[in-house]
Amino acid sequence: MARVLVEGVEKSFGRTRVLKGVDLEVQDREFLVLLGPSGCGKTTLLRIVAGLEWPDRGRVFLGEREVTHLPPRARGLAMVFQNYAVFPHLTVFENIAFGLRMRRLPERVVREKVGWAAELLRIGELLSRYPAQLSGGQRQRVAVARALAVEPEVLLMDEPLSNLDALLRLELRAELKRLLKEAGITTLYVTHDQVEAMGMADRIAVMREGEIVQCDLPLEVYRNPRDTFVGGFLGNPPMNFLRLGPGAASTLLGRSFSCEVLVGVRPEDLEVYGAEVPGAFPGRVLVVEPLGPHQLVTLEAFGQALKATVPSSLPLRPGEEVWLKASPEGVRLFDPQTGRAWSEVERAP
Ligand SMILES: Nc1ncnc2c1ncn2[C@@H]1O[C@H](COP(=O)(O)OP(=O)(O)OP(=O)(O)O)[C@@H](O)[C@H]1O
Repeated sequence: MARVLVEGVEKSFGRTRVLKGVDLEVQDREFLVLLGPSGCGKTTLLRIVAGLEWPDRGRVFLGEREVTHLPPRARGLAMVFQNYAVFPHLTVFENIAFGLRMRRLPERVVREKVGWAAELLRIGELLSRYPAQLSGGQRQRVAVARALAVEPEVLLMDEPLSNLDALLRLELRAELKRLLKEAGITTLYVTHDQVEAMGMADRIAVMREGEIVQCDLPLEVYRNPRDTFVGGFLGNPPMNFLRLGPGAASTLLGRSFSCEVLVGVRPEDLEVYGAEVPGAFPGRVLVVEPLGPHQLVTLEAFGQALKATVPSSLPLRPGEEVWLKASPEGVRLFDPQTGRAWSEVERAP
């Protein structure tokens, strides 16, 4: 069984506490994405799992085996990093064969495994080329094929698509998802790209300042963010947050409140009307950005700016008055002081 278990891992560099007690489990064959803003400690955590760095406190397990202080080679995992280091003086074949040759496998086995990995990544025709004769995306595939050829039980990937252009990222994203599932590899994948995370992950662990804030199914993290940080980090554009007094909150949510609340509503959960409808509140259009099937509209309501995605069929112009409704199942409430979500049990006062 190839699960990865991280228990109470802490790490400081000098006086900077980079990891503040991280617990994380990547289940057997799971694709877990570690998502968070730049500098939150994602790479450090990955390097600790890889054995390139040791934690100050805490333990790391691969399967049932504790590996906290084992060198990288003894861990039996493979890694793909951002700068897809392929060896320029080796052909694609030899690049993919690298790890296999290190293990002194017979030539027949090397050929077989290189063929399998190249097939999986659809680079079978490129085996005799050198990296300089490849596109960025092809080179990246070589790096992934090299990692897969050794048939690791666990694969660690650190922003492997970040050097590629948008179209290629999109294509490789789907391919990686497919082939890692096909090969049944347990994957810990680091990114700060929330679209990549949503699209690829079985589960997402959202990290902030050295801590994991929420680890859940992608849609659960999206629909039910544990706090305003997660709601504001996931989604493009992110969740709107409206700070409302008891009166406005009662109008918007249709029940009475006795104190200020922080209302989170995603742009697609705001309904925008060109004419007054019962139960809607007034707003004013500030900016309209046509995006094809829908338009992204920046509005002002309750004295605050918010964004809504509106079907292109509704003509809207800046300055226009509109009426807004928030679908009740799309509304989340947060504590205005702490930013933490109010659960259904401890309903807002
Ligand atoms: N070897 C090191 N020595 C000192 N500080 C370090 C070292 N490695 C990382 N850091 C610091 O630790 C913090 C976390 O870095 P890390 O690379 O883990 O973040 P990250 O979330 O992967 O960021 P990014 O998305 O930008 O790669 C940063 O403030 C970084 O400057």
